[in-house]
Amino acid sequence: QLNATFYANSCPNVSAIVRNVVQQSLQSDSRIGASLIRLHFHDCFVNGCDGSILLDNSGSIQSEKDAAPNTNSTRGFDVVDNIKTSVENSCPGVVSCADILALAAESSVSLTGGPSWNVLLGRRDSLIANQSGANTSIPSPFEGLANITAKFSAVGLNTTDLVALSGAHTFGRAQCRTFVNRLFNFSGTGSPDPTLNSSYLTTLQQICPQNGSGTALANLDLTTPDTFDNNYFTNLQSNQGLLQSDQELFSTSGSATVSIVNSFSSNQTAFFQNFAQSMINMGNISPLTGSIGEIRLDCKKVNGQGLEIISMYDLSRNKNILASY
Ligand code: HEM
Ligand SMILES: [Ca+2]
Ligand SMILES: [Ca+2]
Repeated sequence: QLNATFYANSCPNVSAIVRNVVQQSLQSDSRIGASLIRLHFHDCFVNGCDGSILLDNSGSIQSEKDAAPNTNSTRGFDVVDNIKTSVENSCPGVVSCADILALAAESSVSLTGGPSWNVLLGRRDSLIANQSGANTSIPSPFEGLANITAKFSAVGLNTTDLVALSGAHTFGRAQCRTFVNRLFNFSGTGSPDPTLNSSYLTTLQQICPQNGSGTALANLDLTTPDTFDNNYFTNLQSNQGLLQSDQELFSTSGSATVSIVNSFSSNQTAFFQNFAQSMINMGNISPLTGSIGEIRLDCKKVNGQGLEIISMYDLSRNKNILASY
């Protein structure tokens, strides 16, 4: 239902406009590409790719930004707003925020060394957010391969998609609180996770001391932290995956994920091809199309919220008042 030429007449340069803003942002923040693709992932897993993650609290909307996987973690919302402003300047009222996230994800990958692909477009923006859905549907790094596989399957993504898309951890950062459970007392054993390379363990223990704040950052890919390549998979083969959920893809014996990790590690082209296809698959999760939803003017709020000022008669005070809604 989505298609690559959706804006061919209404906004022919939209891809280049998005790409330019992402490129500018990367110059001052080498992490921003990683942050932007993660927003698309966290959007698509909750009510589909409908821009729901971008809505702020207001009225009946309980923002997904306050859900556990997102709070004090997701970033890049300001850059999404900059992209939206730039797109609105050329094509007012035409391009959805959900499509902007999909385009920004592709730019983020292709500008940092990864593959490019034709982004399918035509998504519309939600009128609601689903905070509780964000708490339950987005995978946690602690929950184990079987549960994570089930969460991917719940949105129509298979094991190859899981391994390929996990390869997005080839760039970006994670806070100590998301992996410190592996460093000192793993699962109550009193010892670190045995699937952690010992010198990598020492490095991570220095970044994340016991009883530290938990917000210090480590690179998800220790070898090429800002480059989109297949080193993530090579790292897993040497027990240098950062998150428990990363390392389990390779260290769960008998799992179908192991041979996929091995093939992506030995063949970057195969990884790139599968990654692009899996991004298209993820981008196809339950989009709003046709006349459902809307094209938001401001990605942070539903149209008509806090924008209009009306005059109305206040019965109790016997006069006209101005009200905004
Ligand atoms: C397979 C299940 C996944 C789990 C359990 C997971 C978990 C996490 C966690 C815990 C972080 C660190 C957050 C923080 O410390 O604030 C993170 C970061 C990140 N994730 Fe995932 N993730 C998964 C899949 C994905 C997918 C499918 C993508 C994209 C296609 C993705 C892209 C990223 C990126 C790029 C970052 C770094 C963001 C930044 O630096 O701002 N992840 N992920
Ligand atoms: Ca969504
Ligand atoms: Ca890398």
